[in-house]
Amino acid sequence: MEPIIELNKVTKVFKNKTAVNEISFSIHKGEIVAILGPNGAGKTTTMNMMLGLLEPSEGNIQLFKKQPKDKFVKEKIGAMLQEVSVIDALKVKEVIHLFRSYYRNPLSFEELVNFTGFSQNECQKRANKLSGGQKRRLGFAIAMAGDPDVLFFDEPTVGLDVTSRKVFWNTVKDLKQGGKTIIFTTHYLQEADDIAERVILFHEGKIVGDGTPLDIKSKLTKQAVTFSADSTIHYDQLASLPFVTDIYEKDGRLYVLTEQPDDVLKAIFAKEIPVRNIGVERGRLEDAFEQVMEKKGGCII
Ligand SMILES: Nc1ncnc2c1ncn2[C@@H]1O[C@H](COP(=O)(O)OP(=O)(O)OP(=O)(O)O)[C@@H](O)[C@H]1O
Repeated sequence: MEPIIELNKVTKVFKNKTAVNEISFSIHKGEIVAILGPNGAGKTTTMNMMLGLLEPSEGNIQLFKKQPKDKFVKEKIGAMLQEVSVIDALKVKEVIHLFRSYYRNPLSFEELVNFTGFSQNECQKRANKLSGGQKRRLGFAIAMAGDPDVLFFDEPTVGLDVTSRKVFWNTVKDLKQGGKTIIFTTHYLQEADDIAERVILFHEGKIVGDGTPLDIKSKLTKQAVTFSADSTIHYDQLASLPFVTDIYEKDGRLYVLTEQPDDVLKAIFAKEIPVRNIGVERGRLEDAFEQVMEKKGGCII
C-alpha cells in the first residue's frame, strides 16, 4: 500500500535553533500514530509542517503525493491544535455552521454537534464563554467539519475531564474503524499505549524510536512482578530481593521491576513474603520513555 504521508530528510531551523533534524517517516492509510517526546522535542513543529503551517528548512513533505499546502490536501485533512482559537463573538452553533461552509461535502450539523457532546443550550453559548475543555471539544468538531481522511490532534486531551477523555478516545477508535488515519501527540503516555498502533518517539529534533507500543516496551523495559500486598510489607524487604531494579505502587498493586521475574518469584516464596494475586507484566510505555531519555537520544529502535 502506498503511504499517504511521506517525510524525507526534513529539517526545520528557527534562527539558530534546529527544532527538527533530518527526520524521515511514512504513514499509511488507517494508521493511528502517536508522536511522543519530551517538551521541545520537535513534535508540534513536525505536525505544523505536515499541515503546511510551517515550511521545512530542508527536505520534503508530501501528503497524498502533493505538497501540504495543496488545495486537494487541505480538503482531506482536519486538525485540532493546542490553541483552539475561534471567533469569540460567534455562538457555538454559528461556529459549526461557519466551518461547514468552508467544505464542499461537510458532515451534517447534527453529526458535528455530536462530536462536541454539547446540549442544545450549550450550542447557544458564545465561544468566548466556553471553558477550556469545552473549547477543545468544539475544536474537535471543527477538525471534523470537512469529513477529513486524515486527522491531526496536538495534545487533544489537555484540559478534558476523565469522562470527556474517554468519550474522545472512544470516538477516535470509531473514526479509525471507519478508515480514518489519525496522528496525535500527547504527554499522557498511557493514552498512547491504549490507543496508538504505532509510536514515533522524538528527542531533540530526531526520531529515536518507531514501532508498536509493544515493540517499544519489549525492547526498552524490564518486566514487572506485580501483586496485591499485605500492608505489613516494606519496600526494603522487596528491594533486597535479587535482580530488583525498581518498585512502585499503582492502583493498589505493587510492581517490582526486574529482568529476572522467575528468580524474584522464587525469592518471594522462599522468604514467605505475604503477596496475593501475583502476575508478571511488561513495563509501561512511560518506563520505555524514561529509558530513551536516559540514553540522551541515541537511536534505539
Ligand atoms: N516559532 C519558533 N521560533 C523559535 N523557536 C521555536 C519556534 N517554535 C518552536 N521552537 C523551538 O523548537 C523546538 C521544538 O519545539 P516544538 O514546539 O516542536 O516541541 P514539542 O515537542 O512540540 O514540545 P512540547 O511538548 O513542549 O509541545 C523548541 O526548542 C522550541 O523552543
